[in-house]
Amino acid sequence: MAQDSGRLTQQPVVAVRGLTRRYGERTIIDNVDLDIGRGEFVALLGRSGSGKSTFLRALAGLDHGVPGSGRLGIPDAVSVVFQDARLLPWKSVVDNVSLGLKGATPRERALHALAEVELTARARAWPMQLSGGEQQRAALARSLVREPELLLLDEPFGALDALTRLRMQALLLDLCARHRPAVLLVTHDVDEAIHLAQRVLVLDQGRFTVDLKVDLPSEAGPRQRRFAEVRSELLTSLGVTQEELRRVA
Ligand SMILES: Nc1ncnc2c1ncn2[C@@H]1O[C@H](COP(=O)(O)OP(=O)(O)OP(=O)(O)O)[C@@H](O)[C@H]1O
Repeated sequence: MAQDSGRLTQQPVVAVRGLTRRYGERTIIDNVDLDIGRGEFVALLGRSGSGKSTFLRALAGLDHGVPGSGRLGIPDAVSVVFQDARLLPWKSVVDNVSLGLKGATPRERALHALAEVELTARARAWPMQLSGGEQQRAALARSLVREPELLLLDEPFGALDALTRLRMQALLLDLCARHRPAVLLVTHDVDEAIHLAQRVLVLDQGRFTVDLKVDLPSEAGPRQRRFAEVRSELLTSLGVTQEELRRVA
């Protein structure tokens, strides 16, 4: 496994040690370690059923009753965004975002977060009046207004059309540059992982079989070459054959 030992110079935000999770006889997550630093954006790839969501749910503390062991060093402020926005249909968008907020001026803070995701005009609408992309913007606003130290994203753009997905990816990068949470993004999309993350993990048979620093150069030519190199390495590690790669890549 490729490791970058100099990556973390300060206390990591996430420090997972020996994490194991089982469903019945099957070990889905098998004695896994993971550190994520402040402001670090990590993508998690893996074949369907490899256990990506199981791992994310363990980090989110949403897997009560699932047998397992290990130590989870996780900050108090964690937000999760899923593929579906999970807004409460009987509350307006702004009320969804401000729901449960502690401290002063929750409504103002919710409106500010909605402005950050360019949804000010829809603040008083009902969730069912929003498009899929707008609902995911509201879900992002709801998580960011809590100022999470760790942002967990489980296929957040999986249900969106290609153009909306692209715009949401750009928005997410802007928001992360501004707020600098540690991010773990679960995705099926290799290109999305490379575009968004500084580091990409591949989960296979309960272990991280790849831990790759993306490091895209800014200059166009070298950037394209590095992108193709990383893409090919990741696709190969996900079981795509050289022949398949030649035909579609
Ligand atoms: N509550 C559960 N009880 C029993 N088995 C489960 C449960 N949840 C998930 N599994 C099984 O555990 C394995 C890992 O599931 P998980 O949803 O974590 O995979 P994934 O990598 O996120 O998959 P996908 O990419 O298809 O969403 C799968 O084989 C799944 O069927």
